Amino acid sequence: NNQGELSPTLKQCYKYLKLTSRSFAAVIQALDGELRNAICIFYLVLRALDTVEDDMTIPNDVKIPMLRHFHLNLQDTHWSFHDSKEKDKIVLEDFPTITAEFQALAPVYQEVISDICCKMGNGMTVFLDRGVGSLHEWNEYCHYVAGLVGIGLSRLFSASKLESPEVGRDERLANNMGLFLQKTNIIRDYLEDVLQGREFWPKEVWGKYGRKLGDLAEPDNRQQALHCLNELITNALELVPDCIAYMTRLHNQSVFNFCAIPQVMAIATLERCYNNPAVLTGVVKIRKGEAVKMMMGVSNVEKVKAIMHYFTSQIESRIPKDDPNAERTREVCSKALACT
Ligand SMILES: O=C(O)CO[C@@H](C(=O)O)[C@@H](OCCCCCc1ccc2ccccc2c1)C(=O)NCCCCCc1ccc2ccccc2c1
Ligand SMILES: [Mg+2]
Ligand SMILES: [Mg+2]
Repeated sequence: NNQGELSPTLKQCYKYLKLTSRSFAAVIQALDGELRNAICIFYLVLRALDTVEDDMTIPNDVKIPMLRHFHLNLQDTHWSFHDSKEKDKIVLEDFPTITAEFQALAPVYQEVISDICCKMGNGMTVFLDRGVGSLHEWNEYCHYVAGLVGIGLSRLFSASKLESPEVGRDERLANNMGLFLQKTNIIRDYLEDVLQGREFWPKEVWGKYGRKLGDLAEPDNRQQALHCLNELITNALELVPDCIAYMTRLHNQSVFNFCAIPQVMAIATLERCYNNPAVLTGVVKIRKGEAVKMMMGVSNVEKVKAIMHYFTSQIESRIPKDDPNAERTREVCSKALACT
């Protein structure tokens, strides 16, 4: 598509997309037909909502109503917010540009985006001032911030007719596509989040390895911290069969690439993080060159299975003998390998 045909506001939206997302901008811009603009706007609306959630300088008495009513801003072409300190604050300051293009979408796409925005905003308020407790709560939080994205995306795919109605109906698989990505992000971002006073690692797990989540960053607790990290990675790997089942149903090449590339980046990230002390002391990112090589090789589900197989067996091959979850991790790896 040449940018020449786009309206000034739509052009501006793609600028914001590229500005606020390294990992999704390219795969969204490559989407076919009506999905490209619909998913670009879907991304920007939810990134604006997430920017409110992430901004710890907004007091809760302001933040809670803002999150709960955020979806109503889509009906108000003048609403904007100028008091954010976050890196992506531009999408809040120029929200009218996003709203203008939201209202230009076909009604069926507007309904999906507005519904998911409402549910995500309300869900975010549940966890605002407390860390994540049980594994059930970990799944609940990730459902609100990422599972709902997968559910909304699947409805958009089916509504565009580029994918079957089944894709939009099966909420469990769509939800787990999002959980796999969000759990990987939470596992990887341990130190960054802990330094900002945000606790996304579930206490039901880390509570077995330390008194406080921040204790796991201490060199003395290194062994315990690695066992905790490995247990969370094992929990995320349980989602691999559902993610493969979801991608097996896709028929449109641009939709497949859009779904497959974040998934292979996530499994590669989990493998880099497994039993890796760097997660507790810094940030573990996969090198750009590695990422590009992987992106080139995910044109069909057999190639995605091969990449999932490779990284899962890499993890299985280095499960520490003394890891308390060694047996469980071996089970989860072989279940994932059976689907790849
Ligand atoms: O602030 C940051 O930079 C990171 O924020 C994280 C956080 O605050 O936890 C966190 O914010 C979550 C709340 C806002 C969700 C924003 C989003 C992300 C990707 C999209 C892709 C397409 C369309 C809409 C999308 C919306 C975040 O960005 N996590 C990245 C993982 C979330 C992935 C969402 C997702 C779910 C299912 C998918 C299925 C297929 C393809 C892409 C998918 C993408
Ligand atoms: Mg965020
Ligand atoms: Mg957030």
